[in-house]
Amino acid sequence: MAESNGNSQNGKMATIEKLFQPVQEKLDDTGNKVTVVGVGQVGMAAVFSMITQGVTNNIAMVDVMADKLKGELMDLQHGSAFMRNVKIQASTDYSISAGSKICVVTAGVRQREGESRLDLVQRNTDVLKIIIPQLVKHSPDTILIIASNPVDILTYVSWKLSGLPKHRVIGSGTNLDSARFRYLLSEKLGIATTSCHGYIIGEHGDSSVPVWSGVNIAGVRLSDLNQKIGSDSDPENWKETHTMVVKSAYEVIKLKGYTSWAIGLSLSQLARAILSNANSVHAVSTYLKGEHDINDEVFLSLPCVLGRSGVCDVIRQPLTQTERSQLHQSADLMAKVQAGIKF
Ligand SMILES: NC(=O)C1=CN([C@@H]2O[C@H](COP(=O)(O)OP(=O)(O)OC[C@H]3O[C@@H](n4cnc5c(N)ncnc54)[C@H](O)[C@@H]3O)[C@@H](O)[C@H]2O)C=CC1
Ligand SMILES: CC(=O)C(=O)O
Repeated sequence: MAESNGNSQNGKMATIEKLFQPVQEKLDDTGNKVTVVGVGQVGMAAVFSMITQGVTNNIAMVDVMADKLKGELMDLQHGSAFMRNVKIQASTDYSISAGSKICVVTAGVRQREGESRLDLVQRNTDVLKIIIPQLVKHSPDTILIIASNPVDILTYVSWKLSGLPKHRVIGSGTNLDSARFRYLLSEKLGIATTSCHGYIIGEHGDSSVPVWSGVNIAGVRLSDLNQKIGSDSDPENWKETHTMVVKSAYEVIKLKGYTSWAIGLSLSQLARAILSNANSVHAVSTYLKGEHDINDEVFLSLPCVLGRSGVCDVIRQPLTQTERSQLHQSADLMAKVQAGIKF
């Protein structure tokens, strides 16, 4: 399949030979190659965010649908003049992903209206059984970022299938839920989303945990101003904000059939953190055994420091008893679902 590369020469045409005086071979490696598997709604939103935000200028796209791949490739190529010298490749063959610093997995089925993320587990496990070994074969040093749902379980599955160390297998997790939470806080408080600080941890999904004890504006903790914040007895009903986060995906899916832009931007932020060795903190799905006294081998989101080697640290967030027990409930649920999958 065709590729777009501002630097490529395609043959020994006389004009080209007259134009260039060769000095040395051009290098192919940009040092920031990202492969995205799955060029559906999520995959393309991620690709578009990454190349337009300058996160990478070297993208490979893989899918099973050759025509869709070619169409997306051509459409992006036609935008080359508006981008920053981006190399884009697409193929159904995984050799195209060779040398990727990051592989983002967005392939598989999505929820239909009325389905939960957990309903997808076996179907998408079967998809990952095909994809993960191929990615690791061609990029043994890669970092995997999993987005396919149910993302926490599939991150665990990918860790098992890949044989990679746990710090190099990351789920997009509650980076998205935390962004939704911060947006809803910003609407309620009338200030910018970027000035509202707070984390959703645990499952990316129905059992996610809002860390009300840490929500703050400029270091002022809302729990110091309203000790019942987030609880059933809170007269201001802040709990509703978290309920809206949990319902967000269901609502958007009902309205437009899928979610894409916010997860695409979230994946782009995570890729930037890794490629730029930012040591920035993001709520991502990571290996949790031992954290907050969780005994099961599960992947769930906690705030993590992300850098060039993947997850460098997990932040030891002080949790209230309620937050802790909700996190444990998420972990129990993950362990139970994991025990039922075949891979
Ligand atoms: N983690 C998160 O926050 C979010 C996760 N998702 C999940 O992302 C996944 C993708 O969603 P959409 O892009 O909306 O779906 P989509 O149906 O638009 O795209 C899925 C793509 O995967 C491809 N695919 C299927 N099997 C494959 C295989 N074996 N190898 C390579 N490609 C394969 C399909 O051909 C298709 O292009 C779903 O599981 C969805 O639930 C969606 C939104 C947010
Ligand atoms: C579909 C999904 O997981 C989300 O938008 O949160």
